[in-house]
Amino acid sequence: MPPVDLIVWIVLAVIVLAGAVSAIVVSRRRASLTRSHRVELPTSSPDTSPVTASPEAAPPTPAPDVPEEAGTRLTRLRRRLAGSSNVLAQALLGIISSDKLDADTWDDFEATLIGSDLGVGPTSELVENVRRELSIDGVADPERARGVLRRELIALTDPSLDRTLRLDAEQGLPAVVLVVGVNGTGKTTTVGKLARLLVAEGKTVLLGAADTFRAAAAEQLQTWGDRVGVETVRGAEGADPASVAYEAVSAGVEKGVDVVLIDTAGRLHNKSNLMDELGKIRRVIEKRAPITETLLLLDATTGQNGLIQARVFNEVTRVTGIVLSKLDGSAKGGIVVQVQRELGVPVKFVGLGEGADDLAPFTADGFVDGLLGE
Ligand SMILES: Nc1nc2c(ncn2[C@@H]2O[C@H](COP(=O)(O)OP(=O)(O)OP(=O)(O)O)[C@@H](O)[C@H]2O)c(=O)[nH]1
Repeated sequence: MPPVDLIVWIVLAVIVLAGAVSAIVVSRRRASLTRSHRVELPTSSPDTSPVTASPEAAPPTPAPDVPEEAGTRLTRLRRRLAGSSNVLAQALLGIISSDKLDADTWDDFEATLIGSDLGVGPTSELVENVRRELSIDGVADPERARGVLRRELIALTDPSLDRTLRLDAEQGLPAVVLVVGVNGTGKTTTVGKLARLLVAEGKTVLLGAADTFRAAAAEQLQTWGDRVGVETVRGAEGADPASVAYEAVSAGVEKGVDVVLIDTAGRLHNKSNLMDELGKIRRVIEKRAPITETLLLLDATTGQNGLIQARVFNEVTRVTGIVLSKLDGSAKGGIVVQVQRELGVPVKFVGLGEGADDLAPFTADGFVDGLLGE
């Protein structure tokens, strides 16, 4: 018989051995469990997943927009014009289609035209001509009234004016379009829309953000440029607008683009200040390339006030074309006639909304048909 203490030692040794074995097993199991968690974690965590960093998962570079062509946008915008100026058209047609064309009728007709910002001179002319024609038989005939009104309005809008954007650059140089006007009239937006129109025609374009007065203006212009895949040259906030304009035209010359569009701030502090600023911009640009077109932005909703601004700009710089913005939602289409007469400069484009392609080349008959809802 083995002594009792030997048996006790053997039992103790077995217990210790069993404990050690089970500790090893448990720790291996834990380790394997932990490992399996570690494997799972990375794939389920968006922060650590290497997949997000792989080139396949990188967000695709947005392709530049394809702007709408001039032809299709004209048709679409004519409908919009018809909608917004229906009030005017209906009022005019309602009046001259009435059964009796007496003095009161003509007074109403005249007042409605004046209210559309047609101006006193053109209104008297129109009333006289329409009155003469319609009073011959004195018969209320809506179709005839519409025909007469259409013809007279087209004559007042002057279809003979050359409304093409002047891009006749010298050999090897880009055409340069300078866009001027009071703040808030829509210059930056119009430069962006114009870039789209030119790109849609297959032209290469570069933008110059010479509105250094408002920090967001350069940003806004660059966004327009980026959307249509066009480069924007910009300066720091408060930089000399003339130097930004110069840099932009220089870049346009070096890159051989077809057109450089220059956005300006045109704050109307006072006339001589404006003259100095625009004069300097013109002078430095023309060291690199002639300015082929100077477009003046006018907000159609500002009526007589806009006309006063237009006069000032026309005196301080050589305006060659007018862009009438915000003609959507305005029953003041008559301003087209008045501004052309006052300044002797044709309206070349109209802005009919805030959308990217809501700028259309202006035509007299398209405009009048829009006004009359045809
Ligand atoms: N409804 C309508 N809004 C327009 C049109 N054109 C421009 N706008 C809006 O008018 C506002 C002013 O436009 P901007 O292009 O910033 O005007 P800006 O002349 O460059 O202004 P500054 O940079 O302050 O000199 C913006 O909210 C445009 O979206 C248009 O044809 N119709």
